[in-house]
Amino acid sequence: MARYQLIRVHARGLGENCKWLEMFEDVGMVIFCVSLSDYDQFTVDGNGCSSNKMILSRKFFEAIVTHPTFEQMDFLLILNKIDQFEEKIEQVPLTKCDWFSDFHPTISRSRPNSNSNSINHNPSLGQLGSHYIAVKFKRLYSSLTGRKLYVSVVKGLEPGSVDASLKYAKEILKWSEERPNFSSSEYSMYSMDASSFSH
Ligand SMILES: Nc1nc2c(ncn2[C@@H]2O[C@H](COP(=O)(O)OP(=O)(O)OP(=O)(O)O)[C@@H](O)[C@H]2O)c(=O)[nH]1
Repeated sequence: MARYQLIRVHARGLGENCKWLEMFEDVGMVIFCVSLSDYDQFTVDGNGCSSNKMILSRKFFEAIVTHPTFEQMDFLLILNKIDQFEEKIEQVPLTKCDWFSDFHPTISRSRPNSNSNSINHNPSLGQLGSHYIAVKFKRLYSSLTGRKLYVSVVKGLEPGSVDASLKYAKEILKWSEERPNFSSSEYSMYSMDASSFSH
């Protein structure tokens, strides 16, 4: 039976003498959670320095995925708060975050709905934006590890959405148990597609 344990950590805890990471030696997978609606949020540190929260999440993500403790481990990125994001992106451009400065989608005049679960040929701005962010993280992860990042878009206040994401995590664990031991170069042939999303 899968066992979940939520441990809240802070990027500052990843300093050189970080001992607590050794606690994670029997972990099967890392679930890394990022709030989609953080792209226009800023936080001020003790020195009065203001930083974009999405950029801080990216830095933390980079530190975790390249940490030796998590080498060869599967990562599932949860992009949370899709509901807030879908509303926000209609008002606040995604380019507000420097990392997303090349987001210039072509939007059809007839956008039928903004439901993130719907599959249609006229995706909403929210769908385009969340997909774009997922691909940003996937490319970053692939460039750092040569591996494939799994992504799940979630509405954290809906238990069903969280359950679906955890179910996806279980499936990934199952695949990785069944996966033959490819060398990393062979495996990377399968790594760059942007298709492994769970919605
Ligand atoms: N609308 C919406 N609210 C959410 C979602 N997930 C969490 N929240 C709410 O967001 C608020 C803050 O939650 P978190 O972002 O998890 O908390 P946090 O990490 O302490 O927040 P910060 O450190 O300030 O970013 C709480 O009131 C949650 O109920 C979501 O998917 N959609």
